[in-house]
Amino acid sequence: MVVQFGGVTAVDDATFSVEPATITGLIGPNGAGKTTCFNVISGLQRPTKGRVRFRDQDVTSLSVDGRARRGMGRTFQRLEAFGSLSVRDNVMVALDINRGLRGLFTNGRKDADALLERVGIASYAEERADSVPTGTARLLELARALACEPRLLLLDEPSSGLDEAETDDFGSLLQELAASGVAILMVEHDMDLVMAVCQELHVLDFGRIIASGTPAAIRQDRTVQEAYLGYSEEVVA
Ligand SMILES: Nc1ncnc2c1ncn2[C@@H]1O[C@H](COP(=O)(O)OP(=O)(O)OP(=O)(O)O)[C@@H](O)[C@H]1O
Repeated sequence: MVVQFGGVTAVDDATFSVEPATITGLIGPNGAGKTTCFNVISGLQRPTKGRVRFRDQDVTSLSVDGRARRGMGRTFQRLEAFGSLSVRDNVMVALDINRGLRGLFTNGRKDADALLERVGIASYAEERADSVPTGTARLLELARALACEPRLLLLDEPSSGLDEAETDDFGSLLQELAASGVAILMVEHDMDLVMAVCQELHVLDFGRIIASGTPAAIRQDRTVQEAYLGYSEEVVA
């Protein structure tokens, strides 16, 4: 894909794929084009050139909702839950949106509680979403994304605002989801998390993919080391 904003080329011919049952990381310095790639994949941004293929179909012209109905779920860097609703109601709304009329024949409350259980925040079900700690709010975002029964889960900075223990738990949860067959693509600055849970990494720099491979291979990659030097040395430490 290529994405240009006026004179700025945010994504410059980046091509990559994400496999089922795998956690893939999209990493790179600030402004490298990661969020723009995400927006193109999820349908928020039209590419200037290029296509998005999902489950053997070209979805480039589909809306965000159309892609969600086909099984593409996403979370945002900024928390997006409805603050005045309870944690449970937030998940029920996400289920309703995804199910449409089909929702009339399902038990939204029971299914919402099952999703809250799955991500480990069932005890917060009755709390207002804007009153829960950041770690819980991140997990609520994940539960809302899971409401569309995603085959592909796009996570934008999922660990931001989490402490070390919460990040570890979050990583284990992602591994469980991937083991159940979900393809996960995440943009993440926490290199410990990325290196621990991803099987495949793509490194973006100035909109281009400069390296792809396993975390171990990426650590050793000279181009990556050079691109990151001056940004963050610990990335390749
Ligand atoms: N809507 C927009 N209009 C103009 N330029 C934009 C727009 N969105 C992004 N850009 C530019 O495109 C480039 C890539 O931005 P993008 O947000 O995709 O990078 P990123 O890798 O996600 O960065 P970060 O890690 O800081 O979130 C940057 O130079 C940014 O300023």
